Amino acid sequence: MSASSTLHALVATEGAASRGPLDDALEQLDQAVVTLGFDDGTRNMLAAPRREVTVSIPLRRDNGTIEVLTGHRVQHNFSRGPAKGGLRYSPHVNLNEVRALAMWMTWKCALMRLPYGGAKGGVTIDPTQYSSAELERVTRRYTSEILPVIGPTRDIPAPDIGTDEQTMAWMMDTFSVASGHTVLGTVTGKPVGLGGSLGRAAATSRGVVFTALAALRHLDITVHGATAAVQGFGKVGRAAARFLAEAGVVITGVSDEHGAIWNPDGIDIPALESHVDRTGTVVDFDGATAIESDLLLTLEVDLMVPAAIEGVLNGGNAAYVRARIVVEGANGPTTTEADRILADSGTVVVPDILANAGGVVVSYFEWVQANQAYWWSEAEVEARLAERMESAWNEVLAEADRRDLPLRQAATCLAVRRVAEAHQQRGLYP
Ligand SMILES: NC(=O)C1=CN([C@@H]2O[C@H](COP(=O)(O)OP(=O)(O)OC[C@H]3O[C@@H](n4cnc5c(N)ncnc54)[C@H](OP(=O)(O)O)[C@@H]3O)[C@@H](O)[C@H]2O)C=CC1
Ligand SMILES: O=C(O)CCC(=O)C(=O)O
Repeated sequence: MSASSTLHALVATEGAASRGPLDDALEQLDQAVVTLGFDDGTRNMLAAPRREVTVSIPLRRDNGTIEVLTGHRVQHNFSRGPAKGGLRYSPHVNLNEVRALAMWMTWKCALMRLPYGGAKGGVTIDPTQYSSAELERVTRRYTSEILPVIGPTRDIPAPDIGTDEQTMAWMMDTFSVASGHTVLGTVTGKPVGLGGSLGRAAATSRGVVFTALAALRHLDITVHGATAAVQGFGKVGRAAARFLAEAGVVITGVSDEHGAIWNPDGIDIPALESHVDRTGTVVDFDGATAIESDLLLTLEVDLMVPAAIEGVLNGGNAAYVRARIVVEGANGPTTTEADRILADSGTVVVPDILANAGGVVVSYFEWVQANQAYWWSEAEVEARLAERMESAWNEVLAEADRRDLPLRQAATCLAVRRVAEAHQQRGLYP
């Protein structure tokens, strides 16, 4: 067994029974390491998370009973700056998933030239089953438990699945109370009235749509009248569908955890948003037909935007994907097996670390603004975001052309090389 496979086995013990996001993340790293000609030692240094914290979160429920939840914070890398990444509340959270998401954050921040490493947090909880008061207690206790390892110069959390700006406000307050003064740069994705940035709430979706439109143009597909399907109608998927529709793209399919809907003539997105605000789901929207959730990913469309969870495009369904372009709003929606199948069938995959990077870019802007206590206009935030997205898109395209690689491998190579260079320049090699 080589050194790299030993480490892979060690890191992946928890999910050994079936392949999961961590296997995919490590395989993507391995592909980059081979392309870049790095040795096993460098590979292992880049694979290993710098720090992992797992905490118990005792929660007194509103009915007086006590439950003990589990939370994690994985800090994958600090070589380019403090760690950065979201906090997820989901019943599916587990340590290997958080490790994978943290590693992808490192590559994403390096790709976007942000002065950050990567981290991710998660609590294994279904937030829909808890009251707001209970979620506040969970968030405050989780924050207190990881307090020694977070903060504006250490690790800066942000929202992800199941969390939002209210969660960030509670985190910021808990951290600030412990510090004895308000620390606005502790987290990003905060409410605008509490040191958040204009444009952060929509930033991930804006970045997704920026890359989607760029990919359409790259393939000479006319934007106006192009078709798209969006999986997930949460913070990322919903605004992505709206911005795509505003750009003239016809959204023929949308789904959430409860089901999928389809209308070949186009779904009226503002009307769907009103329906979701009323009912909490896209299901039963009267401007579309219900379809099996799995069918959404195989609709014949120009653009497929998975904006929900990992592994939805996999060895089982990739051969049936008929989209010309997949733009990854979610982190890790395409397994490495599916990547190979999609590459063979000529489907262009715009990888997560590029496509959904708009969120962390504006989080960076929020941190910069909060640290300076001087806030920018929304137009300024959006112009700077577009500039970053455009230059990253161009760099990834150029790298893909130069090395004759799919976009994910090109993006990962660029990012991994930057992180390895930071290690080398700092002299942190063992
Ligand atoms: N928020 C951000 O700034 C960023 C998020 N991301 C990534 O984007 C993805 C979505 O995050 P976000 O929008 O913030 O999360 P949200 O919790 O706001 O929304 C998640 C959405 O996914 C839906 N969903 C969950 N499981 C499925 C499923 N099996 N099939 C279809 N839909 C499903 C949910 O459905 P329902 O509404 O029914 O619960 C919900 O609509 C994640 O991968 C996240 O890591 C990436 C970069 C930044
Ligand atoms: O905004 C951030 O800091 C991180 C967002 C995030 O979790 C992600 O990009 O996956």
